[in-house]
Amino acid sequence: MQYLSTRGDAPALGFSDAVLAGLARDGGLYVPRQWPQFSAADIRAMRGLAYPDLAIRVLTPFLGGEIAAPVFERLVREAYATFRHEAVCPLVQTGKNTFILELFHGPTLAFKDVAMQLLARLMDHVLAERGQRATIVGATSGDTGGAAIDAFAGRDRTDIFILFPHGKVSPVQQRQMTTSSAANVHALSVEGNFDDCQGLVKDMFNDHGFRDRVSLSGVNSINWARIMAQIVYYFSSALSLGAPDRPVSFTVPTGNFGDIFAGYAAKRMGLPIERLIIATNDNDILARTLASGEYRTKGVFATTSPSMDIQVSSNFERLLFEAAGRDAETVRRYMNGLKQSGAFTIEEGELKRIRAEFDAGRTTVDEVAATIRTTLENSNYLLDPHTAAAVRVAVAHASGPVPMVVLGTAHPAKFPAAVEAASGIAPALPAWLGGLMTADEKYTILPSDLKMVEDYVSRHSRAVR
Ligand SMILES: Cc1ncc(COP(=O)(O)O)c(C=O)c1O
Ligand SMILES: N[C@@H](CCOP(=O)(O)O)C(=O)O
Repeated sequence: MQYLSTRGDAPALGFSDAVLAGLARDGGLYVPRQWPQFSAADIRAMRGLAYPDLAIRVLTPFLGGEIAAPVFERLVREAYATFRHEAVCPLVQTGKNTFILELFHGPTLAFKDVAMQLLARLMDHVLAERGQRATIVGATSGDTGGAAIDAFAGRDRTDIFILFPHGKVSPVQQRQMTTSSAANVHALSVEGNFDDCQGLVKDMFNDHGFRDRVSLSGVNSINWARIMAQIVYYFSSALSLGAPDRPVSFTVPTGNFGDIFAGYAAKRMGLPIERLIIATNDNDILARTLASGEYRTKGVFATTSPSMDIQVSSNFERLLFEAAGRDAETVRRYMNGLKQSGAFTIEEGELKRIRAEFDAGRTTVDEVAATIRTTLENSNYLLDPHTAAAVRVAVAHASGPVPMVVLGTAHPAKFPAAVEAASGIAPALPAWLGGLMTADEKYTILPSDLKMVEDYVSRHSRAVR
């Protein structure tokens, strides 16, 4: 299997190189040259598999034979042994035909663990085989950072630098990034918002001198392996609900568009998905884009679902590439428009293809709070604000007999203030995170300035050539 850049000006790479590269050298994102295909019979044969076995079955075609089967099996089993639920990603029924796919039973209580625990092991394996080190940079609006730090802490071949927006993540999220005692972990509190952090990370990748000097790798969902690992839970939940003999719809709380793009990938691989519904908070660029065809950035609003406080939605580029019939020239034109004027307009045919698969809806902070309250009253289920945004949108899009699965992306204890204000219940952290709120914090505050961030990374990475 080879991986192509959405911008068409970087060499196609094999799996291991694509994992280490993160962002393509032309600024694009890697996608597989073709989507692996599973027939209805193949999918039927997946019924009853334990989550790690399903992951091995679904993901092996993406590896292109580059990771030996026994090694990959070991990495997958180790990754999912870190989860605290036997099913890894259990499905819980909350309404007549509505289900929450709980993705928060990993070490940092958010869906990011599902991919990050595997990605860290894959990277370590490839680096060890090659006798190399890497510098990892990542941007976070709160959850990616903690998951990445947990997964990479103490690994000898990588130094990890996580950029988070100063004062804009929840206290639990911040402490998951700042209380690691591992020498290879660097938490950087950047004076800006998430889009500034993500912009800095992309600028570091596009500064080829710096990129090569520090052997840069990325762990945001720009990295194909992140999306790849997230495909598996679409299969596991759809199988539980009768796939391939019964279609399923998904509503996904969306920010960087990685999680829902994994659902699109699952559909392209043969999983019978009826609709993919994008749920946003007040930062509704994706809902506006689907309605108008114009992708136009505006200021970022702080909400009670901070991990979705995003305007520049990285993985939308992967969808544009697909909708444009994999025409990299079109993607380059759109991305130039975004860079120059903060906007671009999607052509009619492409918009039609996107609307054929996706719907979108937005929610306000008040609606999120009301949804937390009513779901507790009606279903005795305590939602986190991100999942609540999706539940609200799902209700508006539920259609007849097709089961609706809402992706439960975080545990409510990550956002206790918002959850308590909405429901009167202060969700407690699980016992194994008991010391988190009293541990010493260690982080560095930096301005949103490329040179200063690069200088910090260069001085602290052991991968510098
Ligand atoms: C809890 C939570 N929900 C939803 C999202 C949105 O996911 P994505 O960026 O993959 O669209 C994020 C951040 O990415 C998150 O941390
Ligand atoms: N919401 C995310 C933002 C980064 O998303 P990613 O999936 O591209 O890593 C976060 O919690 O950091």
